[in-house]
Amino acid sequence: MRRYGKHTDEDDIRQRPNRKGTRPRTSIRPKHEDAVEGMVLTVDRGRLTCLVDDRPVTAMKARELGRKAAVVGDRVSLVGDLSGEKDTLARIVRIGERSSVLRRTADDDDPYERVVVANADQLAIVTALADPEPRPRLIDRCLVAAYDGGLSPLLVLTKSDLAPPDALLEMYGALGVPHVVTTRDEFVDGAAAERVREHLKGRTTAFVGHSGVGKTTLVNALVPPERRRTTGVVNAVTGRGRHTTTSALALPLDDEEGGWVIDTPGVRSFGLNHVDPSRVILAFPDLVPGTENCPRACSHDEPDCALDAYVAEGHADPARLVSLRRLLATRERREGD
Ligand SMILES: Nc1nc2c(ncn2[C@@H]2O[C@H](COP(=O)(O)OP(=O)(O)OP(=O)(O)O)[C@@H](O)[C@H]2O)c(=O)[nH]1
Ligand SMILES: [Zn+2]
Repeated sequence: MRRYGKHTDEDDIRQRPNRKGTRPRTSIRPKHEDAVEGMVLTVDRGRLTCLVDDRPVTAMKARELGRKAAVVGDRVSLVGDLSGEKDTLARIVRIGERSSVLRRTADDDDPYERVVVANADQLAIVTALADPEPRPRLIDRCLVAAYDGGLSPLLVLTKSDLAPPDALLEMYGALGVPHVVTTRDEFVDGAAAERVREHLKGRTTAFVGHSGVGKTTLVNALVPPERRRTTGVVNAVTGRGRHTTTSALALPLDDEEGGWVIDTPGVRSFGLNHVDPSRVILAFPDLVPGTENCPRACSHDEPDCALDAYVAEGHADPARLVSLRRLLATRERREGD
């Protein structure tokens, strides 16, 4: 079993969680006039495969970027040999500003945060309804990471041929998270992929899930091997399909609708040390006005929190506050996380 660990393919810039909630900024570097733009598809032991004009180019980070790491999904500027031919190596000289960051703390007792995927719009949280049993706390923690990082969540519930989705759907009803439920047969006839694809059009979606939930089955149905030519080199190098690297991997959806699927290694935990409640609450716009009377740096789960009164006065649905607090509570690590 794998978990995101202390390896270098994620952005492991040594940085303390920032209490003020401001994001680290991309450094401004002297201009490389001849640099071209590309997107990072995968990272393997410091080698980054970038898509430049439809061809995969292997690159390394230029020393001038310092400790800042480029991660999958990053828009980067490259110089040097951009032919993409065997044994050539380009240099990444700039990392573009990120529109979103899926980040995790390696372990809850590890104070360093790591960016797993940059610039994804959506986080697909893949959960089996049985075998393995759903783990609501893990789902909740993924939701918090999504809200914190600026990604909208999508619940993908697999293996509904083994157990019904009702209890889980009820649990997430108040959150209004879009969901797709799939069965084994639907993978055979293609209906599952079709239904999931409806949610992916034109977007960049990072897929996360515990090992064994059927994530590989799903990703293979979404991006069949013959459509992986853009990343064909990547697959040849990393042997993906079977996950052999610790990095995420970006795969293109079909050309017509566009969009990307970013497959990530199976997760067992999702450290949330870095999460700031004030960012999570932005995913609850109906509750935001109610926080005006909160004490400074309110955790929104303390006696003086103004949200109780706000809900009691009928300004928002109490179930929403219950859900918010349930999510915020998952930031505390527990046995089994
Ligand atoms: N019953 C049932 N089994 C499924 C379904 N989808 C996938 N499986 C099975 O579940 C097992 C795990 O599927 P994978 O796609 O390998 O799961 P994964 O999440 O990628 O797991 P790792 O490769 O360990 O990360 C396989 O034996 C699949 O055949 C489904 O909808 N129903
Ligand atoms: Zn509060």
